[in-house]
Amino acid sequence: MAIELYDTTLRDGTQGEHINLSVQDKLLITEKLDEFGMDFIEGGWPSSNPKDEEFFLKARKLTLDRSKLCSFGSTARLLQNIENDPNLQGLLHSETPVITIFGKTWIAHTSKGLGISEEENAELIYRSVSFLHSHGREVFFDAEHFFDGFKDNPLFALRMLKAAAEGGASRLVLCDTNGGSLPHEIDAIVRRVLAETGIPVGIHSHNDGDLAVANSLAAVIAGATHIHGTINGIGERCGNANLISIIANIMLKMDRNFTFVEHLSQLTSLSKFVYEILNMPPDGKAPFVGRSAFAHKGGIHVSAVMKDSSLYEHIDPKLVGNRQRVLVSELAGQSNIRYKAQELGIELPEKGELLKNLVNHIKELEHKGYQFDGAEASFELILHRELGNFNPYFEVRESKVTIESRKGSKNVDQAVLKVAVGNEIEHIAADGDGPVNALDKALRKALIRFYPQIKTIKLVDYKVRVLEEKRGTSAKVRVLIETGNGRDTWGTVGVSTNIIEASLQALCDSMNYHLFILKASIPSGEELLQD
Ligand SMILES: CC(=O)SCCNC(=O)CCNC(=O)[C@H](O)C(C)(C)COP(=O)(O)OP(=O)(O)OC[C@H]1O[C@@H](n2cnc3c(N)ncnc32)[C@H](O)[C@@H]1OP(=O)(O)O
Ligand SMILES: CC(=O)C(=O)O
Repeated sequence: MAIELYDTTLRDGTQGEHINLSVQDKLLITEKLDEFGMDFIEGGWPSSNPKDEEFFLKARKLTLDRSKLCSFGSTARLLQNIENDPNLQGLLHSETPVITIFGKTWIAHTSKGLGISEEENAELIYRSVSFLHSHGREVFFDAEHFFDGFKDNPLFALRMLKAAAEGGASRLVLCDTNGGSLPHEIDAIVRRVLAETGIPVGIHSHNDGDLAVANSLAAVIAGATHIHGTINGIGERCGNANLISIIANIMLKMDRNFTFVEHLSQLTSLSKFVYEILNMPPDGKAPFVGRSAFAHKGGIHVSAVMKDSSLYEHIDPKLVGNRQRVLVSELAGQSNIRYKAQELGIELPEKGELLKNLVNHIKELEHKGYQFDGAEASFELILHRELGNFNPYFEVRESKVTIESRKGSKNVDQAVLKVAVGNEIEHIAADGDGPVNALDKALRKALIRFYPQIKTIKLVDYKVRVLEEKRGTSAKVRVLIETGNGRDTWGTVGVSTNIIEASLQALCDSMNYHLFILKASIPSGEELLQD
């Protein structure tokens, strides 16, 4: 039997700290989730805020091919006022085919939170569900705090579920609202509920014990056929169950199917899409879809995956739209270097001194603070230099940067460089907006006569990282520069205790790389005279 996917990114997901989605964001995510193949998309709580009301109004114009839109809310506030309850009315006005309402199934919440008796709570649930159902809507019942409630008083918890079922609920969704349950508890309780009710059971887990995904899978193993969660696990406190991991585990490891999702190659892009809309950096360590999920650093690992990827990878990354990566660091062996070289289309000898020297050279540089993840152009130059394919196109013989700041007048930052190209020496000064800009301008001014090709490139990104924080202002810094030519970008690195020196190294690598890729030739004396 296919398992139903119920996405609550737009409702419970937005209850997470720092998460905020506009109406337009919610509409975009809804379309993406439909395209991916969710069965149900919970859009929000219509009567709780104007944004969600507007969302449901605008969502009526969306054409969803697969997903059914759901609105969410609580049971009525007062037993005496079911028909006119503003929350239930708001749910009906949202005009969604499915309505999900949550009710109390832990006795402490009924007595302390709502201040009503067991009898009254059962009636509140029954009458709220049947009211919505009588208006032709499919109603799902979220049994809030079900697992804690069941552990405390199983008869009470089961009675509330039965009230929802009698009212016409077509799914009983068991919520681990406080997120503290363990998989074996979920397993036993789901089995008991299935034995006592004849209605499909769902699971809604929170991640407070870091077990939301495991608990969702335990529920499925016990017989649940409907799973709630959010993309990337965003949500209240520590988040909701991460649907990305749940979907991948169920399809690839448990050999179970969903209604619409046929293959998982869109999983990584779905995760990135939601991060992008949330304006949040993607979690590199996220299982299945993170940038590091299949990144190998240890030399032993790389040596093995080059023979057979499955030796250190639990699945083929392509299945989820991700890719294998190999990192170069002080933990690298010859295999890492060979892998990276292959990736860059560079042929290295199988074994031998050259490879050993390269590994040692890289390890020394890493020890000094260099890092080549994000600075692959610098790494490529090292390989080509070692192989004898590359000689720097120029050499900065001297550099001086001055920063002049006077109260009441504009700062003047100036760089003076002595640059050698072949036998020629250029002595150049340039002003800039800040010392790095002055340096960049001076370098270009010095080189442009010899290499007009550098006109087309520009700095895209500039990052500084302090390497030995404890040393305060005398610490080493690593500068990572990204340069682009409008079509491609490339990263270079520099390290020094002097931020200007580190920036100059990264800038020089960047220009050298551009010239190297263009196969520019170092001008001869005659060519220079013709100029
Ligand atoms: C487990 C979950 O994630 S449930 C979803 C939680 N999400 C949210 O709360 C986000 C949206 N919520 C809101 O915008 C607001 O809380 C509203 C509009 C729903 C209510 O706002 P207010 O009327 O100001 O009430 P407030 O938020 O202070 O308290 C919630 C009220 O709901 C009542 N309530 C809680 N659960 C239920 C329930 N299942 N059925 C009926 N009433 C309930 C509480 O007893 C409390 O009532 P009281 O004020 O009479 O004590
Ligand atoms: C309903 C819900 O979001 C919860 O119980 O966690």
